[in-house]
Amino acid sequence: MDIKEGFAEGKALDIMQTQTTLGFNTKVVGSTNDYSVTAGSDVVVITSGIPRKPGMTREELIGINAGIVKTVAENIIAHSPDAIFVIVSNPMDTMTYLTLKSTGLPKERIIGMGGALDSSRFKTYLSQALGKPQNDIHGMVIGGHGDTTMIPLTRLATYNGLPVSDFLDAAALEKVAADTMVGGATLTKLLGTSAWYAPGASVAYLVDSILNDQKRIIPCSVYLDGEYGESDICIGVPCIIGKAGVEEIVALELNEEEKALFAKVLLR
Ligand SMILES: NC(=O)c1ccc[n+]([C@@H]2O[C@H](COP(=O)([O-])OP(=O)(O)OC[C@H]3O[C@@H](n4cnc5c(N)ncnc54)[C@H](O)[C@@H]3O)[C@@H](O)[C@H]2O)c1
Repeated sequence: MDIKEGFAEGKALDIMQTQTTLGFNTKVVGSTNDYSVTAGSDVVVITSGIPRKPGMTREELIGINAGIVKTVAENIIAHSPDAIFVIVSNPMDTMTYLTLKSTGLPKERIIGMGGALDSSRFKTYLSQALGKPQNDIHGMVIGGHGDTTMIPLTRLATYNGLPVSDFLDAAALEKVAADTMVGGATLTKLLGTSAWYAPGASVAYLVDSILNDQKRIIPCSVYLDGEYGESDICIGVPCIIGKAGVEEIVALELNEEEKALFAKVLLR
């Protein structure tokens, strides 16, 4: 679905033409502004809006994207009242909160995608610093989806079950965390616009966990109602994601430093 004439139809046709090479059998359709085509959706991913240009923060997009996301969410809900919403448009945490408030949906059905991507960037930088395969590394990023608000949890990151701090000194871990936090800005500078392969893969990972009830733990921006000592805000925390959407918010035992970082993020 796009507002630009023919664009979504073209994307759908392009994706359809990957079927024999990628080996799937699915009908893919696109539509310009006709929301009736989306009727009865189980999961809706909102990516509408403008991306940032080099040097911009995600927060600078709020003026334009707030109106777009609100309009899109209201049109979608009118045709798919039972859908689970995945919000991608930036500033993602704020857009997630806005969607929750403008649709009035239960909090379990509104999920902001940012932590999945930030965590995979974190694992890429850890893998480079360790010189070890990414798939042997686990780690997550909580907090906000912003250059200064992400909290890469280096203390809890592991390489094949062992703390990464057994292999990397504090300076190396600090550099990994700093690179992760500006991971999106680094790509925007290189590409001239927002990245798309890793964001697309992270969305697919999240949607797969919902549709196939995988119950994966994925850091997502969700509405807090007392969890982590906070209320009435959407922010990144680890969640169990399954067919009901956010099935559980996982309560991590944060240390004092991490708790202070989390509290600071909420003040920004
Ligand atoms: N949360 C994340 O991790 C993450 C990652 C990457 C990008 N993003 C964000 O996702 C958004 C999209 O990024 P992109 O690179 O795909 O941008 P893009 O410009 O390629 O695509 C956005 C599309 O939205 C469409 N659009 C604009 N107004 C619309 C409306 N009212 N109704 C329907 N469609 C409308 C545009 O025509 C455009 O095709 C940006 O805000 C970007 O910052 C978030």
